[in-house]
Amino acid sequence: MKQLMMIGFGAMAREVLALLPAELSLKWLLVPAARVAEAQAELGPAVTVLSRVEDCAATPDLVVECAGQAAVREHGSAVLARGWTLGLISVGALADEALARDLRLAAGQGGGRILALAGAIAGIDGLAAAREGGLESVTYQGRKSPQSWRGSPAETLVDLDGVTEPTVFFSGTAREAARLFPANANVAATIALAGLGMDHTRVELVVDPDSRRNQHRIRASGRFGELDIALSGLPLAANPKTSTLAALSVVRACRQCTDPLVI
Ligand SMILES: NC(=O)C1=CN([C@@H]2O[C@H](COP(=O)(O)OP(=O)(O)OC[C@H]3O[C@@H](n4cnc5c(N)ncnc54)[C@H](OP(=O)(O)O)[C@@H]3O)[C@@H](O)[C@H]2O)C=CC1
Ligand SMILES: O=C([O-])CC(=O)C(=O)O
Repeated sequence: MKQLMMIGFGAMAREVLALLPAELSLKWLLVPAARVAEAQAELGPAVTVLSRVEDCAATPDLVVECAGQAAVREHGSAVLARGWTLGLISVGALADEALARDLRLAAGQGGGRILALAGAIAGIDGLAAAREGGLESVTYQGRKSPQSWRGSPAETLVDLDGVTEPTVFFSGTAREAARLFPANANVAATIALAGLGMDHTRVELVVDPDSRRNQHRIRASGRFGELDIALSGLPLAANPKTSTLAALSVVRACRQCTDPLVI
């Protein structure tokens, strides 16, 4: 039986835990110090709940982060420096150049690897392959309901309560989007990493009062031809900012860790 360490115990982590492949068991959970006791009481003795990577003496087969960009900043280097594999869902953390450099350095020195998970979108495989032949342009549009944008800077850019039609409230680079909207635009950074980079990937963010879906559209062109991918995702009931598919992409990484056929 392989052993998993999970960082975070919010909406996504709980969905992942419910769908974990039988060959992988959750052995360690990393949460903020103030949450250790309640998470330990909920999960029982089979899982060791910690607040610091340093307190884990064994070696997980896989670490998955489902906790947010701040958690990547807090724990990422320690995981990678130990030579462990880190599946990242808060990929927008890599829009911070200094952090991205530190994580690469820790991985290089310790032998760890960073898996940037596809998250809420589809098409990362095709985009990353297309890049090898040369890309001309990559654009991403993220469209969500007013409810999904609450608690983000969208509140100051558009009237979320009064909007009556789909409205673009942000237009900029993937780097700006991922940093300004850390709970909503990680996919912009993922698309950038697979394609033209953080500063050459154009991003539009839209509030759509008539939709309850999290909609994602990638358009790209290059020597391979053209790609146009639209995804209409159902949000998790426990967090309307987060698409169900993002949690499922973490489950996929867990499956890839245990199955000899990797797809
Ligand atoms: N790539 C993608 O497609 C997507 C990526 N995401 C990323 O996934 C993250 C998690 O999403 P979701 O579960 O819905 O969010 P939630 O807010 O429901 O859960 C986040 C959890 O992480 C915990 N946490 C925060 N900081 C730390 C830390 N330093 N160490 C350990 N745990 C920590 C929080 O604890 P507490 O409540 O105590 O603060 C909370 O329980 C998002 O913040 C976003 O960055 C989300 C959607 C899509
Ligand atoms: O779940 C989604 O739809 C996308 C998301 O929040 C993110 O990229 O951070």
